[in-house]
Amino acid sequence: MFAAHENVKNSILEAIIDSAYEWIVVVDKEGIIQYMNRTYAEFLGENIHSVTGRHVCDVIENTRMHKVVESGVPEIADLQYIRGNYMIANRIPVKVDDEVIGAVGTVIFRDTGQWKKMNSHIKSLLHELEFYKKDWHEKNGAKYSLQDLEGRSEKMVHLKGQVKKAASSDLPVLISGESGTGKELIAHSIHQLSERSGKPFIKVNCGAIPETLFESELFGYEEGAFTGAKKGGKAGKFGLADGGTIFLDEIGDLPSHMQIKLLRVLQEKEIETIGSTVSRKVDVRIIAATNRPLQQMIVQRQFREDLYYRINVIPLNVPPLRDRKEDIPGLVAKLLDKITSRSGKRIIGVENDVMNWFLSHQWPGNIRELENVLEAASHFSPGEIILADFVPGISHERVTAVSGEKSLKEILQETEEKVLRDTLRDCSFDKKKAASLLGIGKTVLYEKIKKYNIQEV
Ligand SMILES: Nc1ncnc2c1ncn2[C@@H]1O[C@H](COP(=O)(O)OP(=O)(O)OP(=O)(O)O)[C@@H](O)[C@H]1O
Repeated sequence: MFAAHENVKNSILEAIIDSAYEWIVVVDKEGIIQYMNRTYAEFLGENIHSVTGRHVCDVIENTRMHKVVESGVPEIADLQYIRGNYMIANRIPVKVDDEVIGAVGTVIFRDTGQWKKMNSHIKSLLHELEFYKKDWHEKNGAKYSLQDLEGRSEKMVHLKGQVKKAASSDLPVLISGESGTGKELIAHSIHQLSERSGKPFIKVNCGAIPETLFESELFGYEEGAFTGAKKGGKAGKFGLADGGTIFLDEIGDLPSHMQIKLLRVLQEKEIETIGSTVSRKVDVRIIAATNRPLQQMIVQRQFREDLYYRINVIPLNVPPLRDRKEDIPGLVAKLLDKITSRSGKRIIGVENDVMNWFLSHQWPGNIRELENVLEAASHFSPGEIILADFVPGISHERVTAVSGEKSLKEILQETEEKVLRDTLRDCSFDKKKAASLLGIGKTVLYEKIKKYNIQEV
């Protein structure tokens, strides 16, 4: 019957495929579409006759058909985003004598209603996943990266190079530098650039945890380990950081009995939670920071020498801001960007007087001090440019400079003489007028003219 006729056979096949439950596309080994069924073309908003002969990438968004032809590896049940919807795609290479000559792609869908239900379900699951990913990163991830580290001075360029090198290894890093120089920012950057970036970055402020809580904070405790212990126990920072990085800030403040415990973790690479008798292996990279002179502390027996050598495998020194003043203009721009994006107030720069003061100031609090000064000044400055009058440090330093050099009596006399000279000059030496403007009697004015030896010019 009609099975004998090739044309009829093809037409039947085509009719079946065209109305198939699935959307179908066939490409050759160059990724050129050889066939697409009607329902797929309609969904894509394409004319069935115009899709054949075009590259698959020009017709289907996010397609991987051309990749499958290249790799020869089938991709089954892959989630693909097309025209605002998530589809489930299968891509199967077609081989003849082991040579890939093309690929068949199918996209699964049911009736529109069912599809929409499934699609919105997937969308909400993906949103939920995004939310948890973001939340996890905010709590456990590194907040800063190397791009946040402003500084084009030779010292900073060198330091950034060292940071990159440190990131590519898994060795302990000790970051030294004065307070506010950017040690924490550097620790974040190392983690971000390292193989561990997808894993937690856990910060421990060694100076802020009360001594009695230190062990439970660092190593955690088991349920019922002590009175007041939380139900289910508590994970310690080391446990939380497993697979990632632990940042031990202000390590110089670590109490000596904790220094021994920390040394043990570094040596054995295992922790023992309070109340537990068994140790647990942890894989944690150590980055420590200090603004205290650890070597001096070793001499004074305040810091263990063995611990120092364990953590100081890659030493990084962050120079104070006063030693790299050429970084100040760039830092001002970067910090103003940060401040204005937080506050929403538009500030585009600082006036020359302010920049000159910034360049002459010694910045004992380093970049943190600069950031605080800019934050306060941008809050009080009425315009888009920060003026000297609104930079608290400037006026304070001016007064200190004046009062440091002269006595109050001298300052008052100088001011009085200046006011007298200016007023007399403005009144063209009309003494009666000047006395009345100054609110003093003529006799007093004469006395003062004599005292200061003011001559008519
Ligand atoms: N090079 C830099 N570029 C941009 N911002 C910086 C830079 N260095 C530091 N900062 C900013 O200055 C502030 C202080 O930096 P950070 O907390 O990293 O300093 P720190 O050395 O760890 O200080 P502390 O010793 O007091 O803990 C932060 O807001 C940080 O973002």
